[in-house]
Amino acid sequence: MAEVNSKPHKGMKLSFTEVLRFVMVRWVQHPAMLARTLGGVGLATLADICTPLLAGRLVGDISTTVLPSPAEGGRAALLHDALLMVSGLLVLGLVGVMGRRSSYLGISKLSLAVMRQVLDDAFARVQRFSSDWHANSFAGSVVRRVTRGIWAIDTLDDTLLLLIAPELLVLVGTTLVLLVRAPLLGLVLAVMVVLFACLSIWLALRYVAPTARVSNEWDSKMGALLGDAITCNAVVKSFGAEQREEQHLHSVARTWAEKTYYSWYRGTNSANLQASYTLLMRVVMIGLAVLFWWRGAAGPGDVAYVLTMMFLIQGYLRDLGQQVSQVQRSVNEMEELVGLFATAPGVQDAEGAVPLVVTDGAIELRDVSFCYPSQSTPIYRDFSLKIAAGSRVALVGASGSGKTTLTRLLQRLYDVQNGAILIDGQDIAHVTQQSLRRQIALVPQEPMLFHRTLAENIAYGQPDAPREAIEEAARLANADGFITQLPDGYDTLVGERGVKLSGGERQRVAIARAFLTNAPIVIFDEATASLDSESERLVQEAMARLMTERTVLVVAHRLATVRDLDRILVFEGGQIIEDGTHTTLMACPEGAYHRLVTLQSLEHG
Ligand SMILES: Nc1ncnc2c1ncn2[C@@H]1O[C@H](COP(=O)(O)OP(=O)(O)OP(=O)(O)O)[C@@H](O)[C@H]1O
Repeated sequence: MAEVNSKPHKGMKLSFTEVLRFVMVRWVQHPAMLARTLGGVGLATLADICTPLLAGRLVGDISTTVLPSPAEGGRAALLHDALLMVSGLLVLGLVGVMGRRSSYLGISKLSLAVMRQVLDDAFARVQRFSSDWHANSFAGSVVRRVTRGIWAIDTLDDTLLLLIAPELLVLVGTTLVLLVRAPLLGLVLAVMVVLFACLSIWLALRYVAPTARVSNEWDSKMGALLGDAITCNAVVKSFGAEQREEQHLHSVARTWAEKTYYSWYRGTNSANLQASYTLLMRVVMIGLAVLFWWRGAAGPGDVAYVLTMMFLIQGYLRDLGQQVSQVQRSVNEMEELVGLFATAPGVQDAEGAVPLVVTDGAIELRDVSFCYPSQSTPIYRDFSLKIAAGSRVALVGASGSGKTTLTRLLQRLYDVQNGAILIDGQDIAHVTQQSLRRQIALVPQEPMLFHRTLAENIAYGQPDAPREAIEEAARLANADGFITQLPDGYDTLVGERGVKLSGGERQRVAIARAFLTNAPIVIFDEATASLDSESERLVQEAMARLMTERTVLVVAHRLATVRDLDRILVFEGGQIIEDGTHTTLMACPEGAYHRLVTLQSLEHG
């Protein structure tokens, strides 16, 4: 018994550290790029940490008021030392430039590698999520979640590795140097640095993050609404509902702006608080240095060292508040993307699943029970059915009686909760999904075409098929006629989802696809909207050709199309209430099929 448990990932709260770990694990997978980045950052920062030492010594040299007499050679020695310090400062500056260049080049490669890897993985996961997940997710919102998350990785990498990592290094480095040089001052600085770190983390996680999360949820809602309205533009137009949709977007955008402003407001407060704290840190440290000098416990060189060091720290920490907010914003932006990785795929291949081998195409449903995850009542309870190999079977009955559901279960788009579905005696739960679906050609009610050429669309199941095979499939599907009349023939782009083709043309392209894949089992979900009679004839003719020597299930809405099939199953509330040929079923005037046929012939005059 399998569970369909892949719920769309909405509102799942991941911890800050979970998201950070997600990125860091991927950094480590690119050790050379990471080493180049961190090496460069380390070198440049080290050069900066050493700068106050040299500057302090330089000031010490030039502030020696009683210069030794030239005869003693002391002046020359002082000048020599001062010039050495000047050269040292130049060298440190150059090391800083080289280190930064190396880190920028390293991080560019690292970020792009991680972004590509996450994009690939996210797409692979989304593609494999259950049909239910897709039915419950807005395409626009999913696209937004993924793209926003990918770019957040770039920002996060830059902020953490190029900005915050050197800042931490400077804080720790200067504190250590000061602890050695002037232990009391070093201790004060250490305490203030620890307090600063605690304050920054608290502000990021507790103060700003919750509001940023809400802002992102509204951003996704906005993406979903845009995607939905644009996808359903034909419906919007037909009801003249453009204004209604615009008002809807306007109201969602207003809430998004409110929530986002609040999040930015808190971000600004947080940054201001951190900036004020660093100012306080500077005043305290310089004040203490001056006090020490006054008491004779420190020389001008020491004061110059503290001054330069504090300016250095101030320079590094000036934007730390913004950066911490940026990290937290990036983490929030990635939460929904990382959430996709925490969502279980719906239908999975069983352990040791083998490819399905179809010899005849016999189908059996054995005591099947099935309920959609979002429904409370099952559609099928202990449902059993045998379909002989090579037979052409129509599934008819009222709307919602479970015909399409049966075809979905046969493709294992959902797992049954009880019982088994067998093809040539093999339980489809134990074969690979890919092999199963490759053996079943589907001509859906509303075939979806990619915005690619007609040839590519026909060859979707057999991308290596030669042009002759594609054209032959199109001929068999009665699609060749209309395709060759198009200006670019088989190279015509069909528009998003195939909007540039008529319903009948799209169906014939889908039939051509089925011819090319040459699958032994065919499911034909008849379009509910009636085609014009010429188009209908062409589709029927193509279907009749496709049906030979295959097991065929036709979900039929127009009963005239099923008369000649081998078997007709009449569905009602997830049960088969009649089973026979057109002739046998019509022989029973009280029967459901007879009633449906009479009803339809009355409707169609
Ligand atoms: N993804 C889904 N999630 C939840 N319920 C669903 C889903 N798809 C279909 N249903 C419900 O399952 C029932 C059977 O639907 P199904 O599509 O199998 O009917 P059908 O006989 O093919 O109808 P039609 O002739 O209108 O295509 C309906 O009540 C429908 O609302």
